[in-house]
Order: sequence, then C-alpha cells, then structure tokens
Amino acid sequence: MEIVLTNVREFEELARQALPKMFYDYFRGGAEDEFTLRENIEAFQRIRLNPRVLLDVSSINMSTSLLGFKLSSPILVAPTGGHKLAHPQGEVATARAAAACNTIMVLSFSSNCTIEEVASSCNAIRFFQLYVYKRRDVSAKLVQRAESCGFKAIVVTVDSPRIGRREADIKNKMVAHKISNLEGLLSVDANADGGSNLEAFANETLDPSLSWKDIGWVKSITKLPILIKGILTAEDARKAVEVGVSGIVVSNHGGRQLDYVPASISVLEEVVQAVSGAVPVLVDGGVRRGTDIFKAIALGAKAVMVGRPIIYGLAAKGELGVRNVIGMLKNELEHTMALAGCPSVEDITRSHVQTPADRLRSLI
Ligand SMILES: Cc1cc2nc3c(=O)[nH]c(=O)nc-3n(C[C@H](O)[C@H](O)[C@H](O)COP(=O)(O)O)c2cc1C
Ligand SMILES: CCCCCCC(=O)C(=O)O
Repeated sequence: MEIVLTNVREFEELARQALPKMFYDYFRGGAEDEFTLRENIEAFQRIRLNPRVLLDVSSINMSTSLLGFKLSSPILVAPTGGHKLAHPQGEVATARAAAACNTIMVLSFSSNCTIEEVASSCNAIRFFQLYVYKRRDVSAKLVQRAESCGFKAIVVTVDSPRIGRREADIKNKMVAHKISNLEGLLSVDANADGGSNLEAFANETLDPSLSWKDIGWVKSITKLPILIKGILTAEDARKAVEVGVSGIVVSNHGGRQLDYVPASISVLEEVVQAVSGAVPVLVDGGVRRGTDIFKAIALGAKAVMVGRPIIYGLAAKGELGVRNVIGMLKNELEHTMALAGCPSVEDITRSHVQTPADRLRSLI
C-alpha cells in the first residue's frame, strides 16, 4: 500500500530506511547533547499565532524578493554538504528541484557535485556558500568559479572555526566524503585516530584565525554580494553591517556546532532590531512547517532556509523528494496565510505572533 505523506517530517523515516546508518546519523545529528538541535524545533512550538479574520483571502501571494531576486515564496535551500551520500545524483538533483520550485539553492562548499555540474544542470538563481580555508587561494578559486558560473551571492559561514563535536560521527568513524570542488586544488590526508574522519578533515582545512577583517578579504575577491551565516547576537549583527555585508543568516548550523546556544528563532528578533532594516535577515534551524515560516516572517525574517528536510527528501525520492518537501512547505505556508488573514507576505506582521516573552510581559 502506498504511504501518503502529509508533512515534511515524515521524510526522515524514509531517509533512515534508505541510508546506511553512518550517513543517516551524519545528516540527522547535532553537537554533543543535541540540546540546540531539539531546541530549534521546540522554540518554534512555543510561539503561538494570532489570526485575523474577515480579510479577503481568496487569493494568496507568497512571492517575495531577496537582494533584488524574485522568489516564489520565502523559502531557500540551505547549504548542506555531501548530497551524494543521500542520492547518486547529489546536488544536481537538489538544484533541479529548487529550480522547478522557483527557489534559491545555496550550494555548499562541501558539495559532492562540482560548481560547474550544478550550474549547467538547470537554470536557477543560486548562491554559493563559502568556508574560508587556511589555504586562502583554494577558497578564492572556488569563489571565482562560482562567480563565473553565474552564482549570484556568496554566503560566508562564520560559525565553524572548527567543526562541532558530533558524537554519532565519532562513534561511526564518519568518512571524509569527497568534496569534488577541491579536486586538483587540495589533497588532505586526515585520518582520525579512531574518530570522525570528516571532523579531522575539517579541522585540518578550516581557518580558525578567521576574523572580522577577513570579510574585507572576501569582498576583495568578488563583486558578488556577501551574506554572513551563523550570527546569533545583536552585537555580531551590528558588526556584520559595519563590515558591509548585504545580508545576515541567523543560524546555529542546525545545532551541529556549539551546543547550548539558543534556537535561531529565539534570537531572530533581537538581530532584526539590531540591524534596523539595513540588510535583509534570514533564519534557519528547525523549520519543518508552513507555520514555522509564517512565525519567522512575523518576527522579521525576509526568508527562511531549510536544511535536513531537503536531504531527507533527496534520500527518499531523489529530485522528486526535494520537490515534494519544498512543495509541502509552500502549501502549508499558503494555508497558514489564508487562515491567519494574510493575503500577502507583506501582510504578515509582528502582531500575528505571540512569543513566550510576550506572554510573560502580559502578566506583569
Ligand atoms: C548534513 C548537513 C550538512 C551541512 N553542511 C553545511 C555546509 O556545508 N555549510 C554550511 O554553511 N552549513 C551546513 N549545514 C547547516 C545548514 O546550512 C543549516 O544551517 C541547518 O541545516 C539548518 O537547520 P535544519 O537542518 O534544522 O533545517 C549543514 C547541515 C546539515 C544537516
Ligand atoms: C570543510 C569540510 C567540513 C564539512 C562539514 C559540512 C558541514 O558544515 C556540516 O555541518 O556537516
């Protein structure tokens, strides 16, 4: 009997069944106690909605724009490495699905398909995620390749001076999967002594000396706009604006880096207030429902990015699975907007949500 899937969470079990344990654990896992991994989901669940009624919702428009690019909905594909561990077509299948859904895909620096393969696979707006390596020439080369392949922005990930301690990967001795973009540029022999080879590889290559002045270096190697991914405080958000980024992604890397940091959705509003509209603010971490997207927009996000559900869709059904995941989230958002009385994304306001802090204030 065919299983009827009704929400994106259900793809996780299909992915678990389809994948070797080592790879499923890598995709699912978070750092150490996985507090932040759980908190990303639970913090969304603590936010309530305040619907408004009698506001003609016969037509719902989810479209929005980011850095001047038009999107069919405020949903982007987050950068996640290693898509060939999920499906033989890897990032090419994900990119085709994102293109079919008129969604921007942020291609991970750690992809298994090359920048060129992804660029030639379909016609879509794409951003490129950058890790700054100790070998700056290698990072610069990848940015130049992305720029010449028509990628539209660079997303610099700044929460990873070293990789988080993912204990499942340590137990499984996670392999250092092939990062195709590095072929001919870098070969690293990073065999962990009994632990995660991916962690050993990352710690060998990532530049832990990266600092604010280096955003200037990234700007100097490209004409593309720069977004900074991995901001969790108002202080850092202000600094990001000062150094001239074009956008901020509030993110804790899906709970995979420093454990016990707050859920991204819990700090979104303070970041939005700190930048006072100077640049668009995106958020990721724990987005699993259309209502989550609605909540993020109400708290000031321009758009959300989605990580694991995309990989689970890919593992379960390839390109079709990714289309299904994005499609389900879009349908749920459309439905939420109708029931909340918001015919367009611009109609979603702060007054449509009630956070735990709001409830506390109303008691005082
Ligand atoms: C398997 C996996 C690989 C990831 N790889 C990257 C990466 O290469 N670069 C990056 O900036 N973030 C990476 N991330 C973090 C995501 O971009 C995103 O911040 C996170 O997945 C959002 O949380 P969610 O999975 O709950 O949606 C990865 C996340 C996962 C789950
Ligand atoms: C530099 C290689 C590290 C790949 C790690 C990918 C990633 O960010 C993850 O969360 O996993």
